[in-house]
Amino acid sequence: MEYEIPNKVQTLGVDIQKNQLKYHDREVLVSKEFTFDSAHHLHCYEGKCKNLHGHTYKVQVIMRGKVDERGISIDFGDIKRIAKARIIDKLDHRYLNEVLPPMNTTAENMVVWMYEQLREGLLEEQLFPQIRVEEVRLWETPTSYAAVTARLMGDDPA
Ligand SMILES: Nc1nc2c(c(=O)[nH]1)N=C([C@H](O)[C@H](O)COP(=O)(O)OP(=O)(O)OP(=O)(O)O)CN2
Ligand SMILES: [Zn+2]
Repeated sequence: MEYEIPNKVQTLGVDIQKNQLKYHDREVLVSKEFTFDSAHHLHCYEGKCKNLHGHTYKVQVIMRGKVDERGISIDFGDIKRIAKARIIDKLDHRYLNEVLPPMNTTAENMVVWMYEQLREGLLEEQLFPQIRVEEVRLWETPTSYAAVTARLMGDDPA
C-alpha cells in the first residue's frame, strides 16, 4: 500500500514532526489469530481420532520485522489477507485428508504446511522484504496445540 509521509502530522492539536514518527528501529513481533472448522481423521492411530471428526481449529500467525516510518512492520490486514488466501480459504469447511497434500493430518504436520504457505505468500508478494514468519501455532482443541518457529524451520538468520 502506497502512503505519503507529510512533514508534520497533527491529531487533536498534537504536532509530530516527520523525523519524530520513526520512534525506534527495532524488530517487533506482530500476531494475528484465525479460526476455521474442518473435518479429518488420523491414520495409523489407535483412539477416537482415527474416526472421522471435526475441530474448530485456531491458528496464530506471528511475523517479525523492523517497523517503517509509520511504526508498522506488516499491517495486520496484510497478515489477514495472506493467511486467508493461503490457509483459511483452503481449509475452512473442508475435509482435510482430501485438500491437504498427502500427509497424516496431525497438528504437527499441518502447522509445518501452514508455515510454508505463509512463507511462500510473503515471498510471492515481494512487498515485505523485511518481514518473515517467526512462529505459527495451531490449536486442534482449546487445550492442544502444535507450533513451529523460524529457528525450527531453519530460517533463523542468526
Ligand atoms: N501430538 C498429537 N496428538 C494428537 C493429535 C495431533 O494432531 N497431534 N490429534 C489428535 C486428534 O485429532 C484429536 O481430535 C485431538 O486430540 P485431543 O486433544 O486428545 O482431543 P480431546 O477432545 O480429548 O481434547 P480435550 O481438550 O482434552 O478434551 C489426538 N492426538
Ligand atoms: Zn482431530
